[in-house]
Amino acid sequence: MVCSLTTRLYGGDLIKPILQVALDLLELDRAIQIALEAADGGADWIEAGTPLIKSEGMDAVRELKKALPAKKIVADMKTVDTGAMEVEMAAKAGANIVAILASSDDSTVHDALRAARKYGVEVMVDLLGSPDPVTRSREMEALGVDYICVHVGIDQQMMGRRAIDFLDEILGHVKIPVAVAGGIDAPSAAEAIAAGASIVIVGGSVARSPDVTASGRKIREAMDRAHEGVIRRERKSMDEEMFEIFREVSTPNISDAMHRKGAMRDVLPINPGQKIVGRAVTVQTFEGDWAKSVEAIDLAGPEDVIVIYNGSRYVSCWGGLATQSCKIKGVAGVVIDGAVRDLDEIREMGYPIFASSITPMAGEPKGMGEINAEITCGGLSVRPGDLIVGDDSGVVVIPRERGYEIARRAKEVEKTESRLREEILRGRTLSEVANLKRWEKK
Ligand SMILES: O=C(CO)[C@H](O)[C@H](O)COP(=O)(O)O
Repeated sequence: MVCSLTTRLYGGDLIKPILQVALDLLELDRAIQIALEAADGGADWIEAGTPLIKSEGMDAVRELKKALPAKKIVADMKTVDTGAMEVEMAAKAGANIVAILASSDDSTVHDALRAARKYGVEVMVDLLGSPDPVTRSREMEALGVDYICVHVGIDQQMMGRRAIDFLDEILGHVKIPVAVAGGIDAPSAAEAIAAGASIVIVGGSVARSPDVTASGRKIREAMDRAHEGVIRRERKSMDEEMFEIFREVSTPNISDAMHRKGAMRDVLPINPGQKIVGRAVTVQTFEGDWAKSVEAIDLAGPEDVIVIYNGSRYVSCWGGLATQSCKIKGVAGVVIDGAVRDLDEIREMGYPIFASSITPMAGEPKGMGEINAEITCGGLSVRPGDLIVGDDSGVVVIPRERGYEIARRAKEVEKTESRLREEILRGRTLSEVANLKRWEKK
């Protein structure tokens, strides 16, 4: 679909679309630095994100206002009760706009608006989690709120939801300016403006980028060029997206995303420098028997990883000929809780194998065990179809029903690390950047 339109009428003025950068961090000093860089990149409004407010209180708003007095400061309070009290405290700290939740009771919205009028601030209502966003946005407009925010929260994004998908629905129903938030990057910012949004709220794509100014500028430019016409991108399937992300992120990113779990014990790359991503074809076999391991090659394809429990560190269930056969079939890789042999051949083939030991001695093809039943490998339970990712740090197993979610969360871990790495390169130590002492469990 080709759309055009970059400007919206509100308050009687023709305005340029607004870029709001959300600071969803825990540390105020880092947030201020990122806000300054975002302002250089073209951010019009700066948002004290909810995590920042929870971590630093109203000082987050105070200090952002002090650092950037000419910018509008948005306090993302996500208020659901005591509307007046929360609007008053944010306004007195220097906020120009206070964000409350549309799912709050009307009494909360009314009182938030009374306080907003008294203290000269505006109210943005966030549709996050609203069961009927169209009706609620109409009701909010009737109550007199200043902005509606179409928002898919960070956890919802991890399940595949996108704000852009229900933006159109809301735009047709309200006349007040509509903001859009939730995983927005440069292409989706342009799509949102072309569809008719007035405000684009961007968090991670800017605030967790190593070059905040350049990322902000890229989004700003995409928004400003949206009137030239925007082709709405076809969405990839969730499986495609998931595989693409797993190929980009590392196994430590994935394990962090799984709350620091999911890694196999004592199963390591025997041919370092190779990465595997695929769905498990599981093999249960027994010490001295390699028949089922090899038979599994006939069932596996390019998006599969053969995962074998053999259990013996002293008799191989895999070697050079099996590897050759796998390679020709295009199977993504092999993971063995057990031993492997013919390392020289495997290295020459450049084929990814992860195993727990190496020995020249092979067993016999006896045919015990089974293929595609649940197994234990590297101390973890692996079911057919679970996602397997291996790299030089080891092998992780992602339960099949959480594959997409964990891929998205691992990508967020990677983004956060890329910003932290940048701050370390600028001269701070890791414990300073992570503020370790402050966050030790008390
Ligand atoms: O309010 C928020 C989460 O509740 C975020 O600030 C908002 O979703 C924007 O961040 P991102 O672009 O990373 O999704």
